[in-house]
Amino acid sequence: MTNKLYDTSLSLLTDLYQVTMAYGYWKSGTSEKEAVFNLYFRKNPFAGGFTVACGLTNVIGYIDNFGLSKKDLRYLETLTGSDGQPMFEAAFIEYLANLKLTLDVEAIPEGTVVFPNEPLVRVKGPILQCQLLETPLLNLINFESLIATKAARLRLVAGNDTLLEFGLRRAQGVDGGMTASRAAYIGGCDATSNVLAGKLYDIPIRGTHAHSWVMSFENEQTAFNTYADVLPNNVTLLVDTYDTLQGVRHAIETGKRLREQGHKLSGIRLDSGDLAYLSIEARKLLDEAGFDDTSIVASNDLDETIINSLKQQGAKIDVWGVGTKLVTAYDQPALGGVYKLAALRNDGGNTSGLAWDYKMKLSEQAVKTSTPGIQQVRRFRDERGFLADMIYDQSQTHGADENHNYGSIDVTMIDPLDFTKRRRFAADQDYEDLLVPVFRNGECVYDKPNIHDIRARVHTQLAQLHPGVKRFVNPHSYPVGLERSLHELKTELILKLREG
Ligand SMILES: Nc1ncnc2c1ncn2[C@@H]1O[C@H](COP(=O)(O)OP(=O)(O)OP(=O)(O)O)[C@@H](O)[C@H]1O
Ligand SMILES: O=P(O)(O)OC[C@H]1O[C@H](OP(=O)(O)OP(=O)(O)O)[C@H](O)[C@@H]1O
Ligand SMILES: O=C(O)c1cccnc1
Repeated sequence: MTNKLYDTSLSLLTDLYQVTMAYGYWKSGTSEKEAVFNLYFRKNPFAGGFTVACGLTNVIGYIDNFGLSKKDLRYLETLTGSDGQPMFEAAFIEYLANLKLTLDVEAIPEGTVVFPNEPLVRVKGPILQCQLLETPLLNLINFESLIATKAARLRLVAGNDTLLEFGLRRAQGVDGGMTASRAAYIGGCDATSNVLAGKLYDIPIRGTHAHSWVMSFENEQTAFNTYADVLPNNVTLLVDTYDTLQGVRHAIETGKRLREQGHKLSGIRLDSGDLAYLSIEARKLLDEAGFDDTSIVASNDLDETIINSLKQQGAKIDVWGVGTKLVTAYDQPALGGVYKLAALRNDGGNTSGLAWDYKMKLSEQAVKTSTPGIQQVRRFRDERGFLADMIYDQSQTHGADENHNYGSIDVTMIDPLDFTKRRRFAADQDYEDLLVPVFRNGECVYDKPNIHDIRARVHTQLAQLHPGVKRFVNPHSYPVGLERSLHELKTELILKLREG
């Protein structure tokens, strides 16, 4: 991994069945067969209308650092089957010891808004290698995309207010906390309270103080004055330990002392009670005392719904501190991303004459039926923003040129869940193909953007989305369809598989 948080190889961070399948491919002589897998999710989280792609930087770190250590190999040697015999032959362990990833990987850049069924990552190469990556890739992309999406939703309601991530203490473990801080910043938070995330990821860090500070002094006024004396350039005082409005008055007294010393009272923090009423009253007290540049920070189990409500109530809050409900994605604890085989290289076993043998998983539920093909996503747009996304198969041109420009042919995309819903785009409609090359033959070819540019991308991407797609209640479904010939390929394959 890039952050060196764990001083250990993460190459065994996978499910056992990936290793047993890898063994199976190796043993049956198919390990080098060229495969294509797509990573995608089926439903936007939080009943929302969009998702923010996140986690690619850590995927790159994982792949770049892939390699089983001696200890990993020794551990695999100790595994036994139900008969007590070693699970894997020594020659397979030797094969793993020398395994270098030679994959081609394409991905949608972090910070891009994405939608159900779109491949966020596409992995091509020896099937054994593709298989080993299934679990870590899902682990890395699912959680970060979930948290970045949650943060983006918070940003949508917070508008231009400052948004702080305070979640480390309630996060799901060390990595849950670290990863959430990164993704929350990308999604739209301005800073985190997590100091290690600040150091490792170059995220701004911010903080106030806890109730214990106030409780450890004889009285609140002394606590505030002492804090201001030791940190005069970073004074945000938590005012609700005993009586919130009395606390504001004490903070004002400390603010006056700070002014005399040439400093300022940056803020006060409210952490309980009716945040609308208390912030309005606190604002009045601060303004009357001439502290109209002192900001009001609020925290206490906030989420996008409460922030929205507080804003509607006219709350005078400038800074929102959000912890538990952000970093644990409280109302939806997982994004259901999946990784599915979509094609195998036709090496003569298939008489179709096509380069690839297309693969898909059938399901009684149409949404769970996977899509075959070497998929790319084409996002059509105009000067007002994004119009629709079309998933197409890059392995066949269907009348288009080698860059999949459709020349004079209009492009038709078909809703995969309702074939009668079609959209046509003129051949000269402006577009962007979303998946970009990340690895070629195991070498990273991607110029990784820094975290601040990724965060800025979320902002500009969301600005391109119609407000209806961004609303929280029954959002409008952003159109995502299959290019006509991919739809035909899929239908043909479904019919063949059902007959079979
Ligand atoms: N005006 C408001 N409108 C909507 N929700 C609010 C408002 N004020 C506070 N909340 C939210 O209500 C929830 C609970 O607040 P409540 O006042 O019941 O407990 P509390 O203030 O945490 O109590 P305690 O004093 O024990 O800390 C929190 O999630 C808080 O963000
Ligand atoms: O509420 P969250 O969104 O998770 O934000 C983090 C919370 O952590 C701190 O509380 P603390 O751990 O002192 O406990 P408390 O909830 O009793 O205030 C802080 O005062 C916030 O309330
Ligand atoms: O700095 C703060 O105010 C803070 C940090 C972590 C959790 N709650 C609040």
